[in-house]
This record gives sequence, C-alpha cells and structure tokens, in this order.
Amino acid sequence: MLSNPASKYIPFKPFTQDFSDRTWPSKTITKPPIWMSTDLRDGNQSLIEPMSVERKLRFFKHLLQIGFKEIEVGFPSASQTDFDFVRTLIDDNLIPDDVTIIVLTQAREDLINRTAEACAGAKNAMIHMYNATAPAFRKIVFKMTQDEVRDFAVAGTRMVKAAMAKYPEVNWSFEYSPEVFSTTEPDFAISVCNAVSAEWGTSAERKIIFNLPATIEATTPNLYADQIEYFCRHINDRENVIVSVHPHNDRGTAVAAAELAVMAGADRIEGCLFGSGERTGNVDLVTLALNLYTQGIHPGLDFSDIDAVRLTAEYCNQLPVHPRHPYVGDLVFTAFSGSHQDAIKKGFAQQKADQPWEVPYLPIDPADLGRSYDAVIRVNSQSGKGGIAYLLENEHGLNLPRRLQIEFSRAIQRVTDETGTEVNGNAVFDIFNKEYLQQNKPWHLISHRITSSDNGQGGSLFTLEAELGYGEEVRKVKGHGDGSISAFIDALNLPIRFMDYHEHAIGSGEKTNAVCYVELRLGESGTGFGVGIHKDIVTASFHAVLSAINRHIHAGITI
Ligand SMILES: CC(=O)SCCNC(=O)CCNC(=O)[C@H](O)C(C)(C)COP(=O)(O)OP(=O)(O)OC[C@H]1O[C@@H](n2cnc3c(N)ncnc32)[C@H](O)[C@@H]1OP(=O)(O)O
Ligand SMILES: CC(C)C(=O)C(=O)O
Repeated sequence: MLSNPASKYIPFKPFTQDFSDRTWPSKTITKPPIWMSTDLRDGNQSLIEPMSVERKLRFFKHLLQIGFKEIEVGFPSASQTDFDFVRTLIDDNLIPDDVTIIVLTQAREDLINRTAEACAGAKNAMIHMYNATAPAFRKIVFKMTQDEVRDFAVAGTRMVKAAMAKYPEVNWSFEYSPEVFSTTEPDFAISVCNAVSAEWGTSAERKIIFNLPATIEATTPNLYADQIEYFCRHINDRENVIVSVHPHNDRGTAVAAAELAVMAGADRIEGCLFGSGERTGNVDLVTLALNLYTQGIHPGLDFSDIDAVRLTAEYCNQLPVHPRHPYVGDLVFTAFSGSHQDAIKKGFAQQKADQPWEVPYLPIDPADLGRSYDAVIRVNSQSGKGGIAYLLENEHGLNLPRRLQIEFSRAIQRVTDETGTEVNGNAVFDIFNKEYLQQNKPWHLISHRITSSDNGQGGSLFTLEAELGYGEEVRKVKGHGDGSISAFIDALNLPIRFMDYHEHAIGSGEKTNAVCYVELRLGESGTGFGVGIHKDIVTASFHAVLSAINRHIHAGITI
C-alpha cells in the first residue's frame, strides 16, 4: 500500500458558520493601501547575516526615496544593533517629519520599556506589540487559555501606554498584531482586538492599527480575504481602526492574499521589497505596487528606477533577486522565443507615446521602471526572425524586409544551434556582415559611371560603364536600362531575375549611409538576398546585387 504523507495535515477552515454573504469578490481596488515596509525588521530578522547599521541606513534612505511614510525600523529590545540604529535615526535627525518609524516588541514589560526608550526624542513613533493568538501557539508555546491570551494582550497594551507616557515629546501611535491571525479562530481574534482597543482607548483622535498577519500562510487567498472581511465587519469602532495585513508567502500566494484582503476591506499592507522575509518571505511590496500601476492606479511609491532599488536591496540583504522576479528580474523584459519577439517588435512599432500601453507580452512599459528597451529582445536558438530584426533595427538601424528577416534568421539559427549560446546585437550584426556585406568574392565593384539620355519615349535611358573585379581579373562592362540597377544587371550579362528591392537611409547628418536590399534569382536557383551599404544609394544597390550573386555562387549555383 502507498503511504500517504498528506494524511498528517488538517486543512485550516476559519469558519464553522456560514459566510456565503461575503462581498469582497465583487469589489475592485480603486486606491493604494497605506504601505508599511518591514524590510528593516521582518526582512532583516530573516537574513543569513543581519544588516549592519551602515546597511540599515542605506536601506532606510532608499525607502524614504521610494516614498514610504511608515517604516518598521527594527526590534530595538532584541539587539544592540537595532537599538543603536533607531538612536542614530533620531539623534542624526534622519527621519522626515511626515514619516513614522515603527518598532516591534513582544508583550513583555522589560522589552516594551526598552523599545520606548529607543524612540525617545522621535517626532512620530509607533510601538508595534504582538502576541500569538492561534490555537497551536496557545497550546504549545504559551500554554494559555483563550481568556489568558486575551488578558495577556490587554496587559501588554497597558505596559505600552505606561512606557509611552515616559516620553511625552513623541507623537506615539500603537499597532497590535494578533500573531498567526491566519490560523486563529476569527471570533477569538476579534475579541482579543476589541479588548486591546478598549484598553488603548481607541477614538477618532487615537486610532489603533490592527495588523492581521498571515504569519504562516495557511489557506487559499480567498479564505484569508474572508477572514479579513469578517474582521472588518465585526470589530468594534471600525471607523477608528486601521486594518492592516501582513501576509507571508508560504503557499506562494502572498500577493494574491494581500490584493484580496484589500478588496475585503484592509487599509494597510506590511511587506518587504522583492518579498524578503522569514522562510518564503513577506509579501512583495514592489509587485503589489506595480500591479496597481498596471491597473491604472498610481501606487504612491516611486519605482521609476527599479534597478537602483534592486541594487540597494541586494547589497543590504546580501541576497540576490531572482532573474524572473516580477517587474525587476534581469529576464522579465526579455523575450527569447520567436513568436514573443515578433509580437513585441510589432507592439513597439505601433505603440504611440500618448496612447494606452498595448505591447503584447509586456504588461508594463519597461521605461516606466527605468529599464531600457535595448535589453528587451535577446536571441538564442529558440528565437525567430522578430527578435533578430529588432536587434538589427534598434542597434544598427537596419530595417530588414520581411523575407530577408526569414532568410537571415536561418543563418542565426545555424550559429546558435552550433554554439548553444545566446547572441547579442553586436554578434547578430557580425553574422549579418559576414553573410551579406562582406560578400565580395568572386564579384566586386571597382568603379562605375552612369549617364542618362532621352530614350525617345519621354523617359530616360541609363548607360552604365563599370570596372568589376572577378577574382583576380578586372572586367570592363557596359549596359543599358531604364534605371541604374537595370543598366547594371544588363551589364553583368548573367541570367538574373530581379525579385525585390528595398532601400533606406541609416544614420543622420554627415554620417548618413544608404542601405539597399535586393532579392534575385540566378539561373534556376531559389531566390536569395544581397545587401549593400554605401554613402551613395546607387553604389549601395550595385553592392547589393553583387552580394546576392556571390551568395548564390557560394551556395553552389552554377551559371
Ligand atoms: C512572527 C515574527 O516574526 S515575530 C518577531 C520575531 N522576531 C524575533 O524574535 C527577533 C528577535 N528576538 C529576540 O532576539 C529574542 O527572541 C528576544 C530578545 C525578543 C527575547 O529573547 P528571550 O527572552 O531570550 O526569549 P526567547 O527568544 O527564547 O523567546 C521565547 C520566550 O518569549 C515568549 N514570547 C514569545 N512571543 C512573545 C510575545 N509576543 N509576547 C510575550 N512573550 C513572548 C515565549 O513564550 C518564551 O517565553 P519562555 O522563555 O518564558 O518560555
Ligand atoms: C509580528 C508579526 C506581525 C509578524 O511578523 C508575523 O506575524 O509574521
């Protein structure tokens, strides 16, 4: 018989009663929540090497730059580094007047007193006290009944008030977290919070923050949203309560949980940049904020230089951000596969600066995050013509006709298949150069002269005289036609059928060159392209014709 490890897990069901009159599923998010960064506390406490004061300061300054107004700066009673850090912020006057620092403490008198002491002299400070309320913690960690846990929270609140009273110069506020709210019976969590609120003396002038952590993410996000809506409906004095959420990402759904929680009534979200934090991390505030952005809601946070934010987080956390991390990872604005590249290229070509964003496969304009378009498309063996053409156009100004894109993508494919590696824009150009522009054997152009005369039918007759190299030989040729190219082809006296022709300028001012793409058939061959670049468009077209002929010859076409 197969063993069944799943049999040892009991699913958490928050409600015994019916909650089918929930309203959050038909709500939408219309404004940003209050953001609280806990990078310097929950993020920091989970690091292999906790941040030094120097790293914490750098992170703090960047959080201010991003626009956070609430920043949890540490657990000052837990370590001297955290205490000193808070003191540095206050003593060096580094906290702007509109920013509140938050400090976490357990509900223990010595720790609470030390926490308040750390904040002496601050303009705005919030003490954040927590105690676990979930059944497993009541049973295993605290060995307390529900009533004892409630009384414990109330006693802690009383200690917080007393500690705050010692520093009247501080504009204090209070946050209480029934830790592990995620697996606490909702009615019990509410009864604890109501008791804490009564002790705090909640009023319009003295609001309280109830932070409802998914300390361990325990359910699908819809159930967390149910818990939040239920809490919002039943908590006393709702208008004077700021309901906050603090989702962790154990099930990988913290972002969804936070978003649904806001739909369910939460006013505030605590999390970390790029999902730093205990175990699988806290909810990622960058993803949440930029998700809002793509719904047409400004998050009130500035991520216009996302790479700088990432560098700070990586430096301070000493942990890398994953290359596929939403919005910021190295590879998220990069398309390797052909159809994606094709659609992105077409999207960029059609996107107007003043129109809503509509580039396929890119949910956000990389430029809004300070990312560059150049890195959008990369080419490897999974790539098609779209990406290759994009690189040539963007990095080298070459706008290949569609059939040439298809032809050239085979040359790239040969290289990427052989090497198994990615090719960048310069490597693509090198291959293009070798494949088309350096095709000067056996035929090459030495010199030419064109004259035109009246053809007697109201048009012009072009006469071309040229010196052509053929291997080591020099051949003098002459031909006529109704245009310079037809005169050149006449002069070559080869079985050429001219199929297609494109030209455009590259560069500007004195550096302008002309590029010419010709497609022709030689004898009974299939069609093939040649490309020429020259200051003079006519010379470019002759080079293109010779490039096409030489490529046919190299492909084994005999004439
Ligand atoms: C979910 C979260 O992230 S909560 C934040 C967690 N972060 C941290 O704990 C980081 C910093 N913590 C620390 O450095 C230490 O735990 C300290 C300094 C706070 C306390 O240290 P100690 O006094 O040595 O206690 P210890 O770390 O062993 O914690 C366990 C004790 O705290 C008690 N405790 C745990 N949480 C709380 C709480 N919220 N309120 C009151 N007591 C608590 C436990 O019941 C246990 O008590 P016991 O020793 O009487 O059995
Ligand atoms: C202290 C609380 C808010 C916490 O960090 C958690 O429950 O994860």
